[in-house]
Amino acid sequence: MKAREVNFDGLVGLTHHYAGLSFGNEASTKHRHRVSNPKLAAKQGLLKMKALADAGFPQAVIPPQERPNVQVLRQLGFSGSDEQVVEKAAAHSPHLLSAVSSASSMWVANAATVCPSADALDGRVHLTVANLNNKFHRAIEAPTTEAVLKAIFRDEHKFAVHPALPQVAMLGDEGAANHNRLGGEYGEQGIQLFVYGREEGGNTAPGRYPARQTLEASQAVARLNQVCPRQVIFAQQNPAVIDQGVFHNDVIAVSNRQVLFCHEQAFLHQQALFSQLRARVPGFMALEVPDAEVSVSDAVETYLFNSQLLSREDGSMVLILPQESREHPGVWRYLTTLLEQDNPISEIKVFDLRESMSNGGGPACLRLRVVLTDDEARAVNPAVMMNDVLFRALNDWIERYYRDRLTQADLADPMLLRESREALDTLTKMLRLGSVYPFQQ
Ligand SMILES: NCCC[C@H](NC(=O)CCC(=O)O)C(=O)O
Repeated sequence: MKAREVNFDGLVGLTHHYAGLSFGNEASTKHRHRVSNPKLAAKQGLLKMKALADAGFPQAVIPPQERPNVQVLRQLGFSGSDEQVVEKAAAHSPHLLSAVSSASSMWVANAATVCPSADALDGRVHLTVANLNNKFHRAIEAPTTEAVLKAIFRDEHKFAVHPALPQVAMLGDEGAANHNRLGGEYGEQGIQLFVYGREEGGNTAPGRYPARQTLEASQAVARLNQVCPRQVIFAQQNPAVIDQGVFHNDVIAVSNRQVLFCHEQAFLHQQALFSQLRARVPGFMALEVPDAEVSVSDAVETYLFNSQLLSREDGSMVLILPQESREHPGVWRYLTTLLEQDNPISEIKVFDLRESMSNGGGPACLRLRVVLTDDEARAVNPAVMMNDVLFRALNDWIERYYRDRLTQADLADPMLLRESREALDTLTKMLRLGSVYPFQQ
């Protein structure tokens, strides 16, 4: 059946700030306590969505979450009015308040793992919410992610949204950032490549930085998503690159249809994996970047592989890159030759996503890919689809509610809590989501 890939991008939230919360993500550590600009961050993301929608790529938006997360602070024993809860948390631990205020839900590649209906045993589109167990500030995203996805993918005959796996390290799951789907047309059966960082009890794991995804989690997600077992491959990420800052597979690899674009050190036993893919994906093409041309550290710094690879109707592909890749002479030289070589990539588009990049989130982190048939696309909540009207409405909404400067100290401001809730209440009406946030219950 004919299907298209729809990119759902996360909208940056009002509390976007730099807290150094993600050990193993070098950008997060490096920019800790830098002053952020939430308004600029949200606009940078929105401009990417609009540009891709204008270029003919179906595009939708996923709203941010309620932050600070007062509900979680109450779970940790802070009490009183909502304002007092925030005030007490700020006095007790600014770091804790940062964690419950993180706008990290913007990186929706970590929201869920998606299985298109063509691959699912029951013929529905499946989405399993990621538990993001490795980081406290991210693990608290799961319940609202589930509510939001259910408000977008409502029709249970066509969509199944599964809650996150149990919150334990053995089942650490980071969603689509560790998942690739390879194949021919989007609507045909594809091969799903689940990439994990460690196996419980296994002896091949990184030593310096955490491996966030486990094999056990990937296997459970494949089961929940009802991926036809013949179409699944589990592969381990190279632990040596996790130790160099590749905290998700999408920092070192990106795939689209028959193409896998990755660094030569991305996977453990990489050549064996390629042989499997060659045998199972018709026309499989690996665009493997040698370390001599782009080092792992350059890849981490420029997010060359945290790109989006999008198909045009004629089969050619566009590579969507962050500004940092253009500014790096070696990486840009490599990209220039990539364009000249015999492969489907015929164009490069560059976006300024600096606010998100400074926390380790590039173009690919900001989007969740959902392959949908026309029929399924019609069943998606239409209010989240990007077009001129929604773009203008969101732009005005950001202009009205967002601050252009935020530090950790500002998170204690009770006005920020009020501004955020008022803004999100307006947004849920705009996107016709109903009541998805705890403060709306
Ligand atoms: N896919 C990109 C995810 C980036 C995200 N960064 C953060 O959460 C940084 C937040 C901070 O440090 O303020 C992470 O590491 O999970």
